[in-house]
Amino acid sequence: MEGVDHLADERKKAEFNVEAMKIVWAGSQHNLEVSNRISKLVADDPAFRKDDRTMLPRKELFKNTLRKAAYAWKRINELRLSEEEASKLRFYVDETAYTDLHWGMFIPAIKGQGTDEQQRKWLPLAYKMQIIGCYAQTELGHGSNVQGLETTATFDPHTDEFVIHSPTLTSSKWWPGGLGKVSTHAVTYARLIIDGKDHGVHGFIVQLRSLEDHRPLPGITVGDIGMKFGNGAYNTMDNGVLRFDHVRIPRNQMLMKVSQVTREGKYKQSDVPRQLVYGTMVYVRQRIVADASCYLSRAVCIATRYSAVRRQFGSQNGGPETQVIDYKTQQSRLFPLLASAYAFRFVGEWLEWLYTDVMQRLQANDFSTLPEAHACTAGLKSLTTSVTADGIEECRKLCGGHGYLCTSGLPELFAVYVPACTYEGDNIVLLLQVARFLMKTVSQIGTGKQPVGTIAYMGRIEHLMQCRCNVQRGFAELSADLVEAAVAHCQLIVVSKFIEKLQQDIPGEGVKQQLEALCGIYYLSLLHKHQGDFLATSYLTPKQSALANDQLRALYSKVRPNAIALVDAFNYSDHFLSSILGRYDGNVYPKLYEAAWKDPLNESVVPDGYHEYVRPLLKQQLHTARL
Ligand SMILES: CCCCCCCC/C=C\CCCCCCCC(=O)SCCNC(=O)CCNC(=O)[C@H](O)C(C)(C)COP(=O)(O)OP(=O)(O)OC[C@H]1O[C@@H](n2cnc3c(N)ncnc32)[C@H](O)[C@@H]1OP(=O)(O)O
Ligand SMILES: Cc1cc2nc3c(=O)[nH]c(=O)nc-3n(C[C@H](O)[C@H](O)[C@H](O)COP(=O)(O)OP(=O)(O)OC[C@H]3O[C@@H](n4cnc5c(N)ncnc54)[C@H](O)[C@@H]3O)c2cc1C
Repeated sequence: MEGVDHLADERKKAEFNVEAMKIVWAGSQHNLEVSNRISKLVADDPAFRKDDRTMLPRKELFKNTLRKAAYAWKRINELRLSEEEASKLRFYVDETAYTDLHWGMFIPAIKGQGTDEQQRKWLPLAYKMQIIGCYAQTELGHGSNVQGLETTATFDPHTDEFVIHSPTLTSSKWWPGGLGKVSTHAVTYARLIIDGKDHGVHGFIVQLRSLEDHRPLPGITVGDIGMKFGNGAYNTMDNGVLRFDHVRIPRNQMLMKVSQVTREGKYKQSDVPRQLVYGTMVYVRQRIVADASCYLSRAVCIATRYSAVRRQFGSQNGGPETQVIDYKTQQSRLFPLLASAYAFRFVGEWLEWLYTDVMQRLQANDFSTLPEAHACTAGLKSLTTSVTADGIEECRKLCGGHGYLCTSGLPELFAVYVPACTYEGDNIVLLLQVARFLMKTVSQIGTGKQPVGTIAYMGRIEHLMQCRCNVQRGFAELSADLVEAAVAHCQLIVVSKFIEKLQQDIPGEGVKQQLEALCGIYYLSLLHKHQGDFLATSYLTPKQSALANDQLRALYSKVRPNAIALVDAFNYSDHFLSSILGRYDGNVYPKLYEAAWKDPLNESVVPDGYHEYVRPLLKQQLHTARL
């Protein structure tokens, strides 16, 4: 019934202060306040309706996204929202759009790789959205291998310009979000050629479309690359294709913080690591980790609430059937994902600190922690997106048949999320970067260089160095094993950051105890999953392994009465979750039934096509039957 909380009994079981846990999840009282205010602003505004997305044809869907982005911008300015509030508003609008790349990559690229003068020129235009930018790096032929990019930027000393050109089909820019139909400018990555010498990949600001009539400028061929996975989902984004035919730009549109080209055509590489040209990717990878905890927690919230509502089997003498959340199999699939959502939240907080720390050090030309920052952002982006993508799919399965309905919110959540395993760096390619970092650390042990930070533990494998094995030779051969070692290294970071979080002062009755239980579930479920490795290396005895499994089951029982309260702490509105299975009030069946009749297919009792295609069959079968 309307207005009844079907999960009230579950909420009464909570053994901790949910309001306090909301602050832990939000990160601070301030963050919680802003989240509540902006989430309500979006949820209460019919302009941000999103329950129709999976039913719109692409052109309508896309135009609707443009409308929402423009309306959001209007509201941001009307209400004079801060950058923090504006970012929250885009988050709660929950629709991938060109604005993600304008705010999330184009502006950070200029801030990270542009000189002060270039920032003064371009950032005000971008902040006022008087230009709209994208990040055009990936090409049809190369995405992972950035050093393999083919687009060229050839310096012309006669005119003090770069000539941007797409020499081959495979050099066509391909995938950049916002490029297909909207962006007026791009930060474009191309090979810098001066006097026939190739200086490698650098970033350039290139205008793509007229600011008067939005038509592509001379020499520019640009369009959308077509439909992507799933209905609605990422098709609200215009991922584009772009070709340059000898497009000329002024020399001062090469991003020159990391390296410069003088008027005379002299190339100057500041004494900074060339990899700073990759800085925007590092920035986005650390944001994607926090974003993973948001997506995973949404799926877990839906699956947990529905698991408490759903009853199947187990009725005694006509009494109620068993809540599926009480089955140990359901708990063993669901609670590690609940624990992972919290774990990723906390490692995301730490990674943001690490990134900020590295950026401050760079200001002082201290590059000492750059390798660790690269390894951590690459590895944690890979780990958290893989677990989250698989976790959303597991949450769909945890909801049985109804999880497959669009009104569950899970199919679209999965379709929108899964490219995160690929964009901003294919997850295996990134893990290989971590593996390279680990092997380099191993090769330096014994030279007196003690590992610090997240690899400090490797200082204890001194014995390995007696073999003086040649790490380079075996890398390719053992890369699959090294990727597993990289995952284990990242898991160690996640677990250690969860434990460090628990060592902080965490207010609220029962809150720390719940987090301790979730932390236990996180590492014990990992131990369980990989117990073969621990047993094979004698890090665990069979008895210890059995004890760990017993403790894991005990923790499931400890979390069970708190499960609903633990997902309530994510503080997601029904609008944001956009899921009948995940409704706060648990009023699932009536709402599922109500929603079915709203499907356009039910606008007519007899479907279009009956008379042309079904009736003749029936007639024919009747005729055959008479024979
Ligand atoms: C945007 C919104 C943000 C919000 C997020 C939350 C919301 C999200 C929701 C909705 C928006 C959706 C947003 C979608 C966005 C998608 C956008 C894109 O996809 S943009 C394209 C991404 N492309 C890649 O990531 C290519 C991956 N490839 C690479 O990064 C490189 O090619 C790499 C690292 C694989 C190889 O680079 P090498 O060939 O230059 O380097 P090597 O030879 O392997 O290594 C040389 C040395 O450089 C170091 N190195 C490499 N990369 C480094 C780095 N980044 N920083 C520091 N050092 C690095 C290495 O550790 C190595 O060090 P030693 O020599 O061993 O000491
Ligand atoms: C939704 C979406 C949005 C995107 N947005 C943008 C954007 O805004 N801007 C932009 O520039 N790009 C964007 N991209 C492109 C994205 O960054 C690339 O697709 C990504 O970096 C992967 O590169 P790739 O496609 O070349 O994959 P590939 O590298 O071709 O991967 C194919 C397979 O090869 C394997 N592989 C590759 N190299 C190695 C190796 N050395 N060792 C072992 N295995 C290897 C991979 O693991 C994978 O299994 C987007 C992509 C998607 C899907």
